[in-house]
Amino acid sequence: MFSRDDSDPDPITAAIAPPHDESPHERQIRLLNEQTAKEVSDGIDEQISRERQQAKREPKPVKILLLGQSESGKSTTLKNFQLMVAPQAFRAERASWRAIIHLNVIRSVRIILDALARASNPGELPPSPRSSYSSRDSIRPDTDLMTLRTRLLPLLQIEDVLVQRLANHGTQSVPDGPSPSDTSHIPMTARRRHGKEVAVNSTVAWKSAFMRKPTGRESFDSQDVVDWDDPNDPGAVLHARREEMQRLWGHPMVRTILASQGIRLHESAGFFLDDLDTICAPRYVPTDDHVLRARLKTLGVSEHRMRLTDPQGGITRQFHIFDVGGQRSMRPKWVPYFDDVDAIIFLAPISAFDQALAEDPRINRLADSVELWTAVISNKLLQNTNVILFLNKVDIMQAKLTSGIKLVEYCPTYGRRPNDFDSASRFLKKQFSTILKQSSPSPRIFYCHLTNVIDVKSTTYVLAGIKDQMMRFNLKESNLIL
Ligand SMILES: Nc1nc2c(ncn2[C@@H]2O[C@H](COP(=O)(O)OP(=O)(O)OP(=O)(O)O)[C@@H](O)[C@H]2O)c(=O)[nH]1
Ligand SMILES: [Mg+2]
Repeated sequence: MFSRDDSDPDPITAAIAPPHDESPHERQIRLLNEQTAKEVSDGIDEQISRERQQAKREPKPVKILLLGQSESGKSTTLKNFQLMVAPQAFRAERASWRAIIHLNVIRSVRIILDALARASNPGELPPSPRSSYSSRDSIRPDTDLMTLRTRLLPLLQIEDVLVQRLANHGTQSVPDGPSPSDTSHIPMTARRRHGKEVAVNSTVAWKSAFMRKPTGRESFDSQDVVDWDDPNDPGAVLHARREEMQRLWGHPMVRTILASQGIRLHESAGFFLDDLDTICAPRYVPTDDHVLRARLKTLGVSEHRMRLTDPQGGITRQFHIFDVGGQRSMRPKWVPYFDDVDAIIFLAPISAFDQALAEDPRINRLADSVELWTAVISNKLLQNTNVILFLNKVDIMQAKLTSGIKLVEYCPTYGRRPNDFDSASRFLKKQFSTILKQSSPSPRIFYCHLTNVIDVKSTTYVLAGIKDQMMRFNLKESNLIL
């Protein structure tokens, strides 16, 4: 056993003690160094203490939930927030969105090729649920069109390559149609015929699948975001097939066949066939507008954190924005996020008044939005939460009404009102507002915007207004947003 005399210094004290033979000059230098070190250390302590105090003073993050049915525009609204807050980070992700746009283009081509196959062999597949199409009305594609079809079929292989690449990074192919069951046992061509839409699992960093590896020469030049040396990049194939795709889309018989099967590609999510010149050009990089129009379905719930500053730059607050998957099977996943939420942006795509849900063709999409709105508004967990309604896709709504599609045919209570946008939007606004008055557990203010969230300018204006008000007020106490 060791024993230690108490008069001996302990090993640490001994280690830091000045040397016995220290000269007066060395002592002066040592004391000066100790003094400097102490000042640095005190400075750090003060900084930590200041930051702790500031963290205590800073209000808790503002929590916003984006809700609405599938394809209502939730992820697009999130993209607008990201573009508003951090445009450079948003633009750095264009390479990933370029791949999604390629997928969107090929998906549109596939829809046309499938429609041609149905038209050439009317008995083969059941009619589209959204049309009154029957084999008796079918228009048979001519030889020229069927040759074009054959020449474009290999394009569909790119879809599989892209989907596979995304699948390795957390995306899934989910069927568009009513049967959500596993389709992996169905042969590939049949799976294509059944239709599938690529969906992103929100918890996974799928964007890294297409991000360029850092080169050390980072810049914000639009060309720098894409890995042009990637041998699997589908840009070259799309470029080579551009004219054939244009001929297909421009073919009058294609329009007639699509119309006869109730398919309105123009209005569908991720429609880019009018932009083939740009998208299939060599070294194409998407614009902000293209990124907003790109369609990638969301699975699950994803949280996005951003720091927002008021217009004067005085106040900064942390915002946590939650984007959810909107299809029916996803909705039970929303509930855990209802706790302690400051505001909900609820998106109802009013242009969908004449459409059925992809996941259940028996249900009208506008009726589904109304039902969902009623459920959100009457939910007790959300009774203190401010709800802001976006009656979205007004651009498509306007085009539909102008083209002669009658709201009253899908919504008999619309009655004899004029079939124009002003009248229709006023009517729908009133419907949603009445539900709010009748179903809300406690009185609420009705905040409603007519939106087209692929239009950056008008959407930024609306979102900036929401942001500014939320920064200024403690929403829970003041109950003020706009
Ligand atoms: N024309 C037009 N297109 C829109 C509008 N809002 C969204 N879109 C497009 O509609 C598609 C669907 O939008 P998303 O934001 O992906 O829909 P979502 O609500 O996130 O859908 P899920 O993820 O399936 O729940 C995308 O291609 C968007 O670009 C709009 O106001 N007008
Ligand atoms: Mg989404």
